[in-house]
Amino acid sequence: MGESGAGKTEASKKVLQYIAEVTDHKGEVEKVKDKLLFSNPVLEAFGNAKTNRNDNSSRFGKYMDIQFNFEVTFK
Ligand SMILES: Nc1ncnc2c1ncn2[C@@H]1O[C@H](COP(=O)(O)OP(=O)(O)OP(=O)(O)O)[C@@H](O)[C@H]1O
Repeated sequence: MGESGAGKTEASKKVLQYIAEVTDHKGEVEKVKDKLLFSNPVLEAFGNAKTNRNDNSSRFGKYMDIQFNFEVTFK
C-alpha cells in the first residue's frame, strides 16, 4: 500500500526478481518465473500513464499470488 509514486510497483519487481533468483530454476518454475517477469512490460505498456505524481503510474490493479512448497530435510 502507498500513495501514487511511493514505489509499490518497483518494490514488487525487486521482490519478484529476488524470488526468481533464490528459486531452483527447473522446468515449470522457470516457465512461471519468466511469465511473471516478462508480463510486466506488456502490462505497463497498456496500463500505465504519466501523471503529475508519477511518470510511470499504474492505472490498473495487480494481484500476484506466489505459493511455495518447501522441502526441509533434517540430518
Ligand atoms: N526502488 C526504486 N529504485 C529506483 N527508483 C524507484 C524505486 N522505487 C520507485 N522508484 C521511482 O519512483 C517511480 C514511481 O514508482 P512506482 O511506479 O513503483 O510507484 P507506485 O507506488 O507503483 O505508483 P502508482 O500507484 O502511481 O502506480 C518509479 O518510476 C521510479 O522512477
